[in-house]
Amino acid sequence: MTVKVALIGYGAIAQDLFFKVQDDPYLTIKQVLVRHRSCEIVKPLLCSTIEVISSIDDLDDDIDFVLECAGHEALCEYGEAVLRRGIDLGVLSAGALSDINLDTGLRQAAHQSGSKIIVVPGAIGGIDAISSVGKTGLTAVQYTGRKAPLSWKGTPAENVCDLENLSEPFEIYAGTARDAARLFPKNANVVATVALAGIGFDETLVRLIADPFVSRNTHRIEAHGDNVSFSFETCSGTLPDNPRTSALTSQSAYRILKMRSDSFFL
Ligand SMILES: NC(=O)C1=CN([C@@H]2O[C@H](COP(=O)(O)OP(=O)(O)OC[C@H]3O[C@@H](n4cnc5c(N)ncnc54)[C@H](O)[C@@H]3O)[C@@H](O)[C@H]2O)C=CC1
Ligand SMILES: O=C([O-])CC(=O)C(=O)O
Repeated sequence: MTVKVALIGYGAIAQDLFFKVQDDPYLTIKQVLVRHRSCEIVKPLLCSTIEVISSIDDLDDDIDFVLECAGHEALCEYGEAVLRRGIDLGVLSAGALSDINLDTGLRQAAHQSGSKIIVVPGAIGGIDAISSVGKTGLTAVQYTGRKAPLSWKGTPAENVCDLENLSEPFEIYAGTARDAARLFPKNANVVATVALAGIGFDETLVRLIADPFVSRNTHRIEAHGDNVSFSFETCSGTLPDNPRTSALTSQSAYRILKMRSDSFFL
């Protein structure tokens, strides 16, 4: 069986994913949803069998899985409609779920239609273990994220340091996962994933660092419970089309698609 997929967004992650999927006999990217103004730009980048749409109403009835790879706003805009159609939704912009209303709305839509929300681990490893133990087994979770200074451009980091001229690592944020996810929508989706898997947005503590000595994005999780403890560090180079996004993100998204198409999965 070929799994028919629709992508929301056609930026760095979606394009990298597209190249991974194109030779896969069990997966087909059938539709790509972009903003209306981007339709004519995206169409020539894709083969003619892939339909480029700009309204969620144009999603085909036979789509098996929709993957959001477009940002917080897009998840707010389209997430509920996808789930209400009974289609499972993969989420990369997990940080948007720090908004309680959005999180509740999506869960209700999924519950009522029988569809599922799959939060893609994306750029971070160790989520399986954190999620297996969960809230009941963990007492403290600390996340520390490091990226090169220019990856924090256009974020509140610009108000606390001179990103262009940092000569040593600088802590640009310390606080809860909830505030981190809201303040850094393009850099702290992994923070939200850790929070959702573990002890929640308000209990997960976060440090974000602009580090002139790192060339790869680095995500460190320290998690402790009464009977278990974890330390995980994930280092990944970035995607050519978006130097702030880890290349691991699209590999992880591809794995989630394979999970739906393959008969043996790990
Ligand atoms: N969970 C994870 O590990 C990670 C998650 N992300 C999330 O994935 C998103 C995409 O990342 P990249 O591909 O690197 O970003 P990108 O900026 O290269 O691509 C995003 C694309 O989505 C499109 N887009 C934005 N809003 C849209 C909307 N309402 N409807 C349709 N298209 C829309 C943009 O035009 C752009 O082409 C990020 O904004 C972030 O929220 C990013 C990195 C890691
Ligand atoms: O790509 C990464 O390393 C992580 C990231 O941007 C995010 O979580 O939003």
